[in-house]
Amino acid sequence: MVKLSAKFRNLRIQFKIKSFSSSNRQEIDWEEEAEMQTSPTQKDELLLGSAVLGSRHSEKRVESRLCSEDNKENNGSVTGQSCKGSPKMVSPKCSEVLHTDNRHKKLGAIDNLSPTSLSSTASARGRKGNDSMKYSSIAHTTFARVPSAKTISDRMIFTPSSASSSEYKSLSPATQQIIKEVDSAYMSSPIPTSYLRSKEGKRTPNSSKQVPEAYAKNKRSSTNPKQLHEKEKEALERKASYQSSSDGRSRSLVTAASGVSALAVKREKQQRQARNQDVQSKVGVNGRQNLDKRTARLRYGDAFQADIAGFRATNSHLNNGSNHIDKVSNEIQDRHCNGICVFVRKRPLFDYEFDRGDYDVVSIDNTTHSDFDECIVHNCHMHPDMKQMLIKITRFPVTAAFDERCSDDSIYKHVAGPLVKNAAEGGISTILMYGQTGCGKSHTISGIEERTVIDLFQILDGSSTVTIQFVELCGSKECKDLLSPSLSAVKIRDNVDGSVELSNATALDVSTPEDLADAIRSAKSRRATEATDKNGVSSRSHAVCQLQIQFQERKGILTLIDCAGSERRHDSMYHDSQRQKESAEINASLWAIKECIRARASQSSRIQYRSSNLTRILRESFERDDAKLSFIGCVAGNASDTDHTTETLKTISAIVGSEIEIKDEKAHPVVKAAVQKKVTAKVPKHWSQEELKSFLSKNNIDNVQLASTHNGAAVMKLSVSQIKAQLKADADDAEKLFNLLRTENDRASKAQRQERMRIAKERKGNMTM
Ligand SMILES: Nc1ncnc2c1ncn2[C@@H]1O[C@H](COP(=O)(O)OP(=O)(O)OP(=O)(O)O)[C@@H](O)[C@H]1O
Repeated sequence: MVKLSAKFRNLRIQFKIKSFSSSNRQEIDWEEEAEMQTSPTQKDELLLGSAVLGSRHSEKRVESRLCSEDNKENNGSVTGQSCKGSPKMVSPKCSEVLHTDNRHKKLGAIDNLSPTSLSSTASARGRKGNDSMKYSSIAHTTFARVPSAKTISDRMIFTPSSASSSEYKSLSPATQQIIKEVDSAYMSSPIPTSYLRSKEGKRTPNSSKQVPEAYAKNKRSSTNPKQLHEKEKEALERKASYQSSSDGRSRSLVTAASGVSALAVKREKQQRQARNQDVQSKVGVNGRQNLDKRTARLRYGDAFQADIAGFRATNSHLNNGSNHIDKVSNEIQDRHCNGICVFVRKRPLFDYEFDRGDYDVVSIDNTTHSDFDECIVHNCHMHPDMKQMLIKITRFPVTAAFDERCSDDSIYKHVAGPLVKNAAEGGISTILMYGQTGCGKSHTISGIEERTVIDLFQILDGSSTVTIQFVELCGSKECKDLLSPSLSAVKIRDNVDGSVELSNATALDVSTPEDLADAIRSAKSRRATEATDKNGVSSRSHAVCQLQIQFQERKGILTLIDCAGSERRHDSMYHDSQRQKESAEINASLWAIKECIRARASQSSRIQYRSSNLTRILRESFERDDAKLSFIGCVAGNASDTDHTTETLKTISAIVGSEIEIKDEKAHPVVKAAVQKKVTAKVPKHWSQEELKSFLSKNNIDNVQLASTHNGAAVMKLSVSQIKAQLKADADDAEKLFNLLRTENDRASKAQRQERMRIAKERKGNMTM
């Protein structure tokens, strides 16, 4: 939906854009609004449009200005300017309303996009030609230009303002020309005139009081239903002819005319939306606003955090850092279920996560139950009415859970140590890391490897031989030898005795911890990684490190597997098609493991090992009675990753799920936090006129004249010469003021960042209390 209203004298353009998901074309809960207004003192320069719609990550601001003849530089052109600065020419003709988001074009929200405008707006957006944008980080950019009759969209609501005719006459000829164009566009628009808006933004149907004479006249004539019907027909004809000329497709006018009733339905919908909009604007900050899940979690973070902190305060054993310090090495492993243990390790939140307002929603309970631990997820979400905040608590039972204060030593002691010992004694041990990208899988497995290298040689006596093979599984078919510099292909063979062989893979005999550590290091350096949104060096393959320990007739095997991130399709929208394919294959092999474990637990005679390379390598771990298999599910406790965390925990607790059940509690309402900490530093663009005046006097800039509209935002937009002209400042003062404002802006932005970090850290302190 695009809503546009304009005031003449102070030309104001307003947009409201609702987003659509590009994947399934569903409307998504995301809405933003932008508004621009010219200053009355800037009669010669009309701000014609702007729109900017931010996102979870970034916000872009693009402004369109139409300058009068007085401004020789931009005479008669529309200039787009990105927030980073450099002005951009959009197109020389002022005849369209453009929308940059291709998906809107697909959806038909704005039909008349010209290729020039698309490319120029796309480049303003900095993502030229990339239509596979993720909806959470789209910066919508809409250029409004004086719309002409042929392009004004039937989905657009355009309304002239309440300028009086005397004011109209006092405007410069260039401005009047623009207004005329806008007026004609308005009159030829199929949009009913009842969408006129008063100065206060209220709809004033059939009211001529607040509009110029010309508009009132036109409005009266257009409210005649017959004429309106004719106008609608004309508009459709124009639209059809424009489209056929612009995209080469011929479109029949008859078809267009037959769409009149459809147009009436659309208009009806627009009216309803406008009414809803009015209601929503009255509802205010406490009212309904459609937000996607992650944005809502961050937006209402204070209230959610207060509730979680309250829960933790009454359950002081949560996240208490005890992490089974008091237990002996094998005690945790004795909790196994059919030789399988599932563990959870929660990583600490990073500063950058606190900085963006994220908070901890995962609580670890590793003290209250004697034979299992609980990982508690506080799922913060909004009621569908988007007013009520809710938290749903889900308890995931696992063999043992370790909170963010857990050390690598502790993980080794309770998780890996007993398995290394089992392998050294001739058993089959497997440790598999599972979890979303950036949750700490590689971090945890590295800690385990470091300690294994030392521990293994301490357990073994000199007569044992240790052989290492290190392969990487890419996709469903490929298996590469990481110990060979050429990454040669490896074949996985199933032997008749049930064992699995990595044929062609380099098998390196190592006799010292140093040799083993070197082999692991060089293999890991060859592993495929890539920078993702979440992790600068994200692993894009499963890394399988296999140690074979031969002691006389016995052969123990220790397999350490670092799986690639279990990304969901949603996140795969951030990647190209190759990465999406990879993600699908990664998820398929993890699904295959799950199936094998399920089949094993139900003692099925047919376990589908062959469905993936990973399950083929793990075959012995599933079949042999002396096999020990441990899964470590890594989770990041931050609120924005709640859904990933839930998925990871569901997957791993389902592995032993038949024994202990996941407990879902009923969602409870959240009471808004009484005190919300806010950032106090203010950047100049947010200053009121009073604040601006006090800044001027503090800096001894006394000889400037501020008009009533000159607040921080207005003055920040002025160049040195504009300050000179509009504020009647001398050259030195103008330059001084210009520079001081920018310095102050940098200082305040930095202070804001620091304050945000401090508040986030304080929250972190409260949360872990
Ligand atoms: N428990 C932890 N304590 C401190 N830092 C951690 C912890 N877990 C992870 N990290 C840090 O988080 C970042 C991402 O971790 P890591 O690379 O292990 O993620 P990953 O799950 O292996 O990601 P991917 O699947 O993309 O490879 C690293 O910088 C790592 O040092």
